[in-house]
Amino acid sequence: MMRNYSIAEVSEVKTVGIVGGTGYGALELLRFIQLHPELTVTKLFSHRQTGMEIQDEYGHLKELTDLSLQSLSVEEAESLDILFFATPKAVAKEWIPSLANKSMQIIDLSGDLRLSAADYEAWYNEEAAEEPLLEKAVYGLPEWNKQRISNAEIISNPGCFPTSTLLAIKPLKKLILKQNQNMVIVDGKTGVSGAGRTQNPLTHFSNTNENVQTYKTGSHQHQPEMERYASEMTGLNIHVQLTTHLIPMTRGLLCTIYIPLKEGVTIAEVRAAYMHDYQNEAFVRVLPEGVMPATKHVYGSNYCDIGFYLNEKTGWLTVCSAIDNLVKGASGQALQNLNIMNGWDETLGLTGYPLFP
Ligand SMILES: NC(=O)C1=CN([C@@H]2O[C@H](COP(=O)(O)OP(=O)(O)OC[C@H]3O[C@@H](n4cnc5c(N)ncnc54)[C@H](OP(=O)(O)O)[C@@H]3O)[C@@H](O)[C@H]2O)C=CC1
Ligand SMILES: CC(=O)N[C@@H](CCC(=O)OP(=O)(O)O)C(=O)O
Repeated sequence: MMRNYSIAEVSEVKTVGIVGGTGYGALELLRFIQLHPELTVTKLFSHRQTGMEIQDEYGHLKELTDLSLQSLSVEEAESLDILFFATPKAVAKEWIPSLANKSMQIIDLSGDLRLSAADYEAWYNEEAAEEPLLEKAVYGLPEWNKQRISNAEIISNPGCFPTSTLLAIKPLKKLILKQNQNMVIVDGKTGVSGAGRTQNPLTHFSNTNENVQTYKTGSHQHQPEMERYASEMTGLNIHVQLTTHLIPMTRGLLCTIYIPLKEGVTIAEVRAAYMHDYQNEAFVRVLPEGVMPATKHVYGSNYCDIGFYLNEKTGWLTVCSAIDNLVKGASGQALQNLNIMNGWDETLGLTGYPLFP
């Protein structure tokens, strides 16, 4: 028996395919799209587990969907209205050129299209996508560039640490101390689902349980992404000192960001800057004075919670920014982008409360 709780009328909705159909990003897309009135997932692509149903792989989907996993081909994909790539690096950039002319909307959750060719090759250790594709892809951070997203055919969905960090930095454009090289320190913490479903020694239970550890120090691929877009959005030349930590939890990501401000800037000016940029944004919650965010408060949701503290002696601002890495850090933001591309309310499918406790 199949339990159909979908609110979509299948004949009138846009069809969606997901590549990387067995991964965590895909699971989150399935969860949100099931509540979306304009969309239905019709194809799940897998390169390894074709022929089986997704409910056979994931017990939480039992009797909820009979979607099968199939191999990706241009022929199978070209009839779709929308295609998400929830795949590891270097997959989307190979497929998109043969699909991009099919009047299909494409959203890539990987890092393939976020950086310049030179930076991608240096930080991802892969050959970069062709320049026309890099130019065509729009960086999908809705609270920064909604207009460009609304006209985009291909979205490069931001990374999880950059989403949290860039949302914290953007409103401070006029308040950051101007130097030849503007230094921002980012102390990032993430749960293990950030590494996806594939087992690896870093995220193994024995290594993660009751342990806090840094990883990819000095080599994290999100450093150039933060630098590129923080510089573009502020007009400053921003350099980031990033340290990422793995925390023994499944979901959640919190960045603590240290930013030197111009002399004399007050906490009231800081608050005014955040309220100016975010009071009309559906998914950014600027917390009241003295309240700092927690990953539990955004768990399973598309919210980004931001709190801050100004040390008047040093002139440094501490901003804490919490998201769910799989939602605002990946699939939720991808769906928010798709809503904007189609002129729909950007919250469609994404209005569920965070899960607590
Ligand atoms: N997890 C997170 O919090 C975030 C993830 N991202 C990015 O989103 C993307 C998806 O992440 P996530 O879902 O967590 O990753 P997962 O590892 O959970 O899933 C990726 C899926 O991609 C498929 N895949 C693997 N290799 C290939 C290949 N060579 N060709 C085609 N498909 C392949 C696999 O499915 P199958 O074997 O069935 O084909 C796998 O299930 C990644 O690029 C990740 O870096 C971005 C932000 C946050
Ligand atoms: C715990 C863990 O490994 N998290 C991953 C999350 C980033 C990610 O998913 O990669 P892209 O954004 O580059 O696609 C990491 O820190 O690399």
